[in-house]
Amino acid sequence: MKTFTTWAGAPLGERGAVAALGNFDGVHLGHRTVIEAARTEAARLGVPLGVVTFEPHPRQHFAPDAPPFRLMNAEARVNRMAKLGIDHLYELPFDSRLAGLTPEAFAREVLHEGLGLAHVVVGQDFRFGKGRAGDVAALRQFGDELGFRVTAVDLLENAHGEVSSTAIREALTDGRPRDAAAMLGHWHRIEGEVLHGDSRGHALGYPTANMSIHGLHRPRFGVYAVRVDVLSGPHAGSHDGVASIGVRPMFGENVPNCESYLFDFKGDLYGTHLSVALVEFLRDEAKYDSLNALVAQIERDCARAREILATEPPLPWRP
Ligand SMILES: Cc1cc2nc3c(=O)[nH]c(=O)nc-3n(C[C@H](O)[C@H](O)[C@H](O)COP(=O)(O)O)c2cc1C
Ligand SMILES: Nc1ncnc2c1ncn2[C@@H]1O[C@H](COP(=O)(O)OP(=O)(O)O)[C@@H](O)[C@H]1O
Repeated sequence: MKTFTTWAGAPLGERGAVAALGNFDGVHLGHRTVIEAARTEAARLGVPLGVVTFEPHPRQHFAPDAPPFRLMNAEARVNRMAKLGIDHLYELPFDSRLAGLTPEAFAREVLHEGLGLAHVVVGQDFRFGKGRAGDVAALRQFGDELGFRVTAVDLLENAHGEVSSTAIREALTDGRPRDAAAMLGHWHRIEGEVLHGDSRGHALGYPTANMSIHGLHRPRFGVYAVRVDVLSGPHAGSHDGVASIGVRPMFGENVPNCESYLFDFKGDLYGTHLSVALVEFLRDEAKYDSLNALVAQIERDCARAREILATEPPLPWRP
């Protein structure tokens, strides 16, 4: 996969791709139908398969102080796109210049002159350009004028309605990771580097690999049964475990994070990359009367998580 971080003039040999267009936060099943439609078209034409996306997410640009909402960070999205076999990832900087382009200017300067796309695939509800003024009909019209084709894919629905990043966020806020997974087509994952914490875990008998959730949508705070993939280093592999996501009320006000205890594992994980898949919500985080009471509760959490994970079939996607 080749990543482009500017839309100013893709080189001649790299023009002519078919690209799916959108933010693709979470890369859920609806996003996948858009990407698969682009794949079919790219194969038919024998040209590269592209994805055009934005970094930061446009909502972060317009409302930088709004609560964190992203289902995945930029790095996790890049990794997912590589897994999906995307040839060209256009990760366009969403700044005031891009935000200020009219729909016509976006189609002409970015899609046509800049990236030289042959064909663009979007979802039916796609909006673009300054003030979100452009819709699918406008995109088709510009495509006709400029010489690129447009496919608009119907929005994917499940039993509860449209599959959307918003519905996935709601499921996670409620502590329903299985509902989120049904829309994602894979477990919701928190990905990142293992950071140093306060070294309490070892003392409690439950060392935890700590990860930041800064900038990410906050799932319901509490304890989860998890599948953890260690992505780098000598311990690379898959482990069952429990994770505590939240502010650790036992230990006073803390910056929220994600701490995972891996079953039947001993070793140093600092600096390695983890992907923590949320399988089932077990309980809210709480303040106990004593550390002994917390440890007893953690023991029960582990027993329940082991039971749940023992019968859990893997979902299709692994990192
Ligand atoms: C399964 C599990 C459940 C936990 N539940 C709570 C909890 O209910 N309340 C809380 O304050 N901390 C909870 N913790 C977090 C521990 O307090 C945390 O692991 C400990 O503070 C270690 O911190 P450190 O990694 O920074 O050393 C839990 C941890 C685990 C592994
Ligand atoms: N079973 C395990 N699960 C998670 N981390 C483990 C495990 N065994 C050893 N570790 C290591 O211990 C570290 C966590 O220890 P802990 O005492 O909680 O300290 P801190 O919170 O300061 O990192 C992890 O980052 C990892 O390197």
